[in-house]
Amino acid sequence: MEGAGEEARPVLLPPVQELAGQLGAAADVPARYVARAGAGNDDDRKATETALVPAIDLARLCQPGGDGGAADEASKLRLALQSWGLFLVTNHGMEASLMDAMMDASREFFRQPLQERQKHSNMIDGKHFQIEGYGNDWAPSESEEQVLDWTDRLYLKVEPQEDRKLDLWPTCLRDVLHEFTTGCTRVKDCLLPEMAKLLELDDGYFIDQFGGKADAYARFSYYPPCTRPDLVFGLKPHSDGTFFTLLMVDNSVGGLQVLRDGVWYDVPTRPHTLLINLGDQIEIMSNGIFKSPVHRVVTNAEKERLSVALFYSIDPEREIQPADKLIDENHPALYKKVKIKEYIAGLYEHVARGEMVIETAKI
Ligand SMILES: O=C(O)CCC(=O)C(=O)O
Ligand SMILES: [Fe+2]
Repeated sequence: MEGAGEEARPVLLPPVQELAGQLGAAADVPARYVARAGAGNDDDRKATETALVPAIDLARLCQPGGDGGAADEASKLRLALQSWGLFLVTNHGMEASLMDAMMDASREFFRQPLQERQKHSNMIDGKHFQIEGYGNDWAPSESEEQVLDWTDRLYLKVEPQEDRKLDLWPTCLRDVLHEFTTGCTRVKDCLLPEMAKLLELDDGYFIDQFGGKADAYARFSYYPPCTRPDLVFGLKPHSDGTFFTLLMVDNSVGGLQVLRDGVWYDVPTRPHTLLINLGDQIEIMSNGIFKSPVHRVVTNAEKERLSVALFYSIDPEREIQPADKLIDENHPALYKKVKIKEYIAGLYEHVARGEMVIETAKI
């Protein structure tokens, strides 16, 4: 970070999309995008195995009365939450046509000329960074220290609805994003009681923890092809600072990988399923029983890739800690109390430095 009293100066960077377009096949990738060796980043980005993450049938899991296979789905879900921290969701109630429309609309946005995309910029007057909008992630200074990701993104707050900054929402995706968010929030609302039950907490435990001012952000990520996928990251290794993240990934181009026991695995894609990725908030509240997995995105030499993520978080003004019921003399608290707002602020700084913010919450 910058010296005391000096505000971190954001940097206006060209979109990676334009950079990728200018690079010839033989050109060097700019140094700021090349991950340094030695920090666990010096592999060739190739995973040899695919993660066997289970697919959970949401309608079966959440059916009233809990018979007809709900117990089978719940036990699959428990295993997924304790091991990968990832699972696929089928039968989630969202129309395939809505999911396709969301993907098409985000593709349409990134295909627009730069001038159009920049009408939604995350840099106010080219100087001040705001979280929402189109552009790169926060790059706090000109320092060469921070390795940049090979991605551009559009980041929008979708909940609470009254906080939406609709002027930042491109018209091509405005209506469909509203529908898509409604579908994802329904999935979230079905899952929260099921996850609480798996920990033998009250059904409403996580719903109460979320609070009335919980927020959700949508992130549309565009990963241009890169001539040297072995040198860069679409997204550096990180865990999400959320409660959980709902992801819709490109059906045809993989790239998401998850770390387990020191080994990187490819995360499978399946048309019209959602992928749910647990975040640090549920790891803390479950006292580490559920895992917030470290994951990364690798790039592709030929193909662009798109993903749409919905980040669900507890009310930023609240504090979280491991649930009382999960703590006793044999199971001491493994995490400190953290204020969501401060945790998320710390997340941006840690990600910029290539570090994991969850380490700061561990006792
Ligand atoms: O693009 C993806 O598949 C994953 C995105 C992701 O991990 C994130 O935005 O936090
Ligand atoms: Fe992530």
